[in-house]
Amino acid sequence: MAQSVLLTGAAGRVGTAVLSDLADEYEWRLLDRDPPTEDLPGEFVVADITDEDAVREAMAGMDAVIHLAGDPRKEAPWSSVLPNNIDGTRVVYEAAVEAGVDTVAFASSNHAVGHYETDERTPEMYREDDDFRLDGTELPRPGNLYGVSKAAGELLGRYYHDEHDLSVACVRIGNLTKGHPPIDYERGQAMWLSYRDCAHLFQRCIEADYGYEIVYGISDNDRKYYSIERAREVLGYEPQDNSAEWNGDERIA
Ligand SMILES: NC(=O)C1=CN([C@@H]2O[C@H](COP(=O)(O)OP(=O)(O)OC[C@H]3O[C@@H](n4cnc5c(N)ncnc54)[C@H](O)[C@@H]3O)[C@@H](O)[C@H]2O)C=CC1
Ligand SMILES: O=C1O[C@H](COP(=O)(O)O)[C@@H](O)[C@H](O)[C@H]1O
Repeated sequence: MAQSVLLTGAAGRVGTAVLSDLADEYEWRLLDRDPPTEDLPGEFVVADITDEDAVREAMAGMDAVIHLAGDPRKEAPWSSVLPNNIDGTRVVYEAAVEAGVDTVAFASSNHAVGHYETDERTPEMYREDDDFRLDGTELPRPGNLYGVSKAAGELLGRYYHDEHDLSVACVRIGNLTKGHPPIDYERGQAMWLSYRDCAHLFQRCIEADYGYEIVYGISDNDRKYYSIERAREVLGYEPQDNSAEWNGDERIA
């Protein structure tokens, strides 16, 4: 069971979702290249994940890592995703292995599989009565260079698992939106991830026993084209939210 956790990208949106429910659950070491603008739990390390020495130092004594730091923009250029998302992720895995960390949960993205959303399948696949599902066993089909960088992060995890026995969970996060699902956006509603389901899923990633996994990070939405069965079975993910329970910003169920 994890006690001390390194959270990279802690100052961002996903980091905020994770800490909003799990602040008191672990001994946190938070890392971000931007200093925090509010009071956060644990120790805060201001560092860039491409700085091998700084990441090695931050990793010392940790049981688990939730690795979120990176450029999250779907239009991010290669000049940014190469250092921040690919090389930075390699540095994190490498330091985790060196420090004897058990588990790394990696923030991958729906954009690693964006090109499954073909003209023939859309918009029907975003709707409740469509049974098309991606389940994490399919090959990546990135929709942009950002998606390529996330697929590369998954592949690096595969290598560090096979070569060094690191447990790695790659979470293909859908659309994290605070409070309510995205409004007037069918695709976003199909892959909505609520803040509390996000925190719970990452907690399951650092608590469950597994080798290497790719799972989808969405709430239990009636509309969905990502299966959450693997996350349920292997990680014990039990999401509480469903975008169908909302009409705009009003909860209706
Ligand atoms: N928000 C979402 O719906 C989704 C997010 N993701 C992934 O989740 C992760 C977090 O995303 P968000 O919180 O939304 O983004 P964000 O931009 O709010 O947070 C990312 C954090 O990482 C930090 N960071 C970026 N590059 C860094 C580096 N080289 N060294 C140290 N810190 C660095 C930034 O300062 C920022 O605080 C990203 O890897 C993103 O690709 C994936 C799918 C959906
Ligand atoms: O990977 C990410 O995906 C989400 C959702 O994608 P979108 O195409 O619906 O915008 C995006 O909001 C987030 O910034 C990105 O990191």
